[in-house]
Amino acid sequence: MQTVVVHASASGHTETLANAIAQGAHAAGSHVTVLPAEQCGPDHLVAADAMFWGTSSYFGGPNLKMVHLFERLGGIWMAGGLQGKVGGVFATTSTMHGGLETVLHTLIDAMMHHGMIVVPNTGAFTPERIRFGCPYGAAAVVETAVDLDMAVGQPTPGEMQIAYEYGQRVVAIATQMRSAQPPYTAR
Ligand SMILES: Cc1cc2nc3c(=O)[nH]c(=O)nc-3n(C[C@H](O)[C@H](O)[C@H](O)COP(=O)(O)O)c2cc1C
Repeated sequence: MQTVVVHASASGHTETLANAIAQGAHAAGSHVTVLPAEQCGPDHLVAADAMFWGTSSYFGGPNLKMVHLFERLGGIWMAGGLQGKVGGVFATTSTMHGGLETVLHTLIDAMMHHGMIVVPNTGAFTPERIRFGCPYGAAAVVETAVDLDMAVGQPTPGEMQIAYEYGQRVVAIATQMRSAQPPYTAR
């Protein structure tokens, strides 16, 4: 099982969340590669069984590093290179209502255009999930300097725990799909 966790991160908030996801994916039995979006190409994604895409929210949309990755995926989109792969998404903002859900949906939409199977991040209500949970993916609201997009905070332990569990969940589903008889084929 190969998992790639791609993060488009400027000051490290989203990268921190990516690392929690990666730890969960590893604990679920996958080999995991964490890649900045600017170092990720189509081949990394085609080689993976499962993947996560994450970005910071810029006005409710993905940042340019993620957009530039999308620009490089036209070929595998037309070839169906990601068809049937299992995916999850994650995002950070600096404010509670600063676009987390819209940016997560943008990433989900892109995965669906590639024919991927997107895994939700809904779980039984715990105090952490009531406070930090998001059904669309892993998420964190991280304090940021007002005058500069500097990292001044970190995702909370609750956000990191939910991200870790999401990493486990997506790999568990990808593992089940890979071992399904007959093997799942979308094409
Ligand atoms: C150009 C720009 C636009 C942003 N727009 C928003 C926004 O609309 N709402 C919000 O809550 N945070 C916004 N942010 C803050 C980032 O989403 C937030 O700091 C994020 O955690 C940064 O993560 P990163 O270090 O992984 O890039 C913006 C930051 C920048 C630089």
